[in-house]
Amino acid sequence: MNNQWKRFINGESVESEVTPSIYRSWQRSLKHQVDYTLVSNEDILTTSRLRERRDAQESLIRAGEPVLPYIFSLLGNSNYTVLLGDNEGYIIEAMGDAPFMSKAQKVNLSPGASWREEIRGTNAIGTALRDNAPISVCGWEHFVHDNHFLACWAAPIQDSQGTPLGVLDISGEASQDREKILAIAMMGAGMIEKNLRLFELENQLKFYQEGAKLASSLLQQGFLAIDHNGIITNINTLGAALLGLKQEDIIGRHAGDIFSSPKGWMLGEYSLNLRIKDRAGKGISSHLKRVVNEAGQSLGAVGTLQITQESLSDTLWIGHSLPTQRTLERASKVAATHSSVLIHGESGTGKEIIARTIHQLSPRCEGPFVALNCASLSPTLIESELFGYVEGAFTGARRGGKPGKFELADKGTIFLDEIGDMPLSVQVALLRVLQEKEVSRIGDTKTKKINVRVIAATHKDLNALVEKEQFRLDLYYRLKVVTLELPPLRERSEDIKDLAPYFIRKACESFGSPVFGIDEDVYSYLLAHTWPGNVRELENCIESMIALADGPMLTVANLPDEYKKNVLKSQPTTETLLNQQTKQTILYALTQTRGKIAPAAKILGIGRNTLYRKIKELDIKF
Ligand SMILES: Nc1ncnc2c1ncn2[C@@H]1O[C@H](COP(=O)(O)OP(=O)(O)OP(=O)(O)O)[C@@H](O)[C@H]1O
Repeated sequence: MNNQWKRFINGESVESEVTPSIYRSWQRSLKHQVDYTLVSNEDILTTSRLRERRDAQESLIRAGEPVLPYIFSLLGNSNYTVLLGDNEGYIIEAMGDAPFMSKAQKVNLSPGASWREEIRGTNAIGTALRDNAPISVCGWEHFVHDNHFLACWAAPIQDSQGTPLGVLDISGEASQDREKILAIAMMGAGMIEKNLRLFELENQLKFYQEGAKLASSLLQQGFLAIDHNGIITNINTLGAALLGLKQEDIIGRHAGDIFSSPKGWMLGEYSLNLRIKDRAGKGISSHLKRVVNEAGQSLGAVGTLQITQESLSDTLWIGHSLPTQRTLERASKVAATHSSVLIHGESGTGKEIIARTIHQLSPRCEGPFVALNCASLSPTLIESELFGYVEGAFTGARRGGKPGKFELADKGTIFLDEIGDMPLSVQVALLRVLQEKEVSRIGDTKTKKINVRVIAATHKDLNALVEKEQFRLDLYYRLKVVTLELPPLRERSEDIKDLAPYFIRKACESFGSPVFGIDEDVYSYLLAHTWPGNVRELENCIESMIALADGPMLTVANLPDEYKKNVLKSQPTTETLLNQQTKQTILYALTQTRGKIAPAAKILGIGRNTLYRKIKELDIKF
């Protein structure tokens, strides 16, 4: 019944019979002299003007893009059109049922037309915008008679301050379920509002990120940001320079791929001091602070990178060869556990260094690292060193007694070097301490609980010692929960190019002399040597070269004769030189691909089978 509308037009009072918002809108429509008999053709944009308007409302359209089809699908996809209007009531987007849309077009309910209340009288789009509130305008509630076939529901789309940015309208044939459809329109408007806020946040984030980038580039320190997956999201130029890499080669990579430290540290606790080394052994430390959200979940970490002053005296592992990388990877995995570790390797391969590395990378890193060489001491001395004694325990015992290494290593790590040389009597006592997790000093009746991780090392074959009953089987099993094999230097000669410059720096630092350079020719001798004394021998060799040096460079002339003689005696044939070169190249490719054959073959430009054959022929271990 459109009686109320007719009576209103005829000047009768119908206020109590019509929804207040509709009545107020009718009155405004009269005031604006809207012609209720005619569909107005006013304020309809040309195609190019509509394009301009849509361009200006790009984010509103983008925010509505997924919402309009969703709302349309909720309506059962028929006899409706879903419209998006801007803040001046211009329809800028429409989707709907084709027959209904062509009917709607006849009254200009289509893109390009403005449905401001001042022009088209009471209607859902214009009145929702005017009142900044959701509204349904059905049938005769429209001010213009020709619009009476329509039923429309609209809700304003507001910014966070409540200012209308646009309007979402659903129009269909009159006589529909009014409340339900108004709720759908309101939900659609809400979804668009959420999308708009998201865009705003994205823009803000971009703005902050650019600001952070600029600020970090101005910092006098290296700056590093890592997300919760361990991916490096930002590093400033200084930070990249400290690592000897370009920013673009770092950002986007996993931190574990860039730093020689183990991957584990990235995934767990971020607030730690990280020590890493570059190829020349320069120490770089990083303090990373974890960033968490309100729920306490980790978002990542940010921190600084700087060269550490104490770098050389506090050295971790030097060397980048593939066997070394393998060893370090295993060491870092072991570090995260509390298991006992047994390190096996020839003398001078760096067993103590790797033990220290495990300690430093472990959760016990803040605790002490206490080392004891079991080979150099008599049985009684080892016992008193390990377990300590009380005053008067034996003749010559110190006044006040002395704590043993186990006590000193509490909450940390004890490193028992040359464990194969430990006398059987001490082995029994050691086993007891490991089982009971408590020590008593010699001459004492009291015991003390201790929390110590044991890392033992030997160059001997403990299995053979067990067979000869020189080593206790039960102790052997207790120690070798995890074993780590340190390859001799001749099997990782690539490390020489990392170690030699490091030892030069170390020696020059202790001599207080300027740092020497090293002639490339020297390496062909160093690489050909078999290094029975391993890294320790290399260090000694470098020290004697420095002592003999007479210029700023270490040259072949400074090499001790034994190294020259050895090399000269077994002057490599062209074939061995070629093989060595090939071996190095293959090892290099395998290092790049972390031991993966197919990609390494690709780098080398050879087939996979050829690479397998070469690895076998040249006895390449990786
Ligand atoms: N990868 C390395 N990086 C830096 N220095 C190393 C490395 N490996 C060994 N060294 C140095 O070589 C020397 C020997 O190392 P270490 O004492 O750890 O060897 P080891 O295997 O325990 O020897 P031994 O069995 O004779 O006790 C030390 O001066 C150590 O600093």
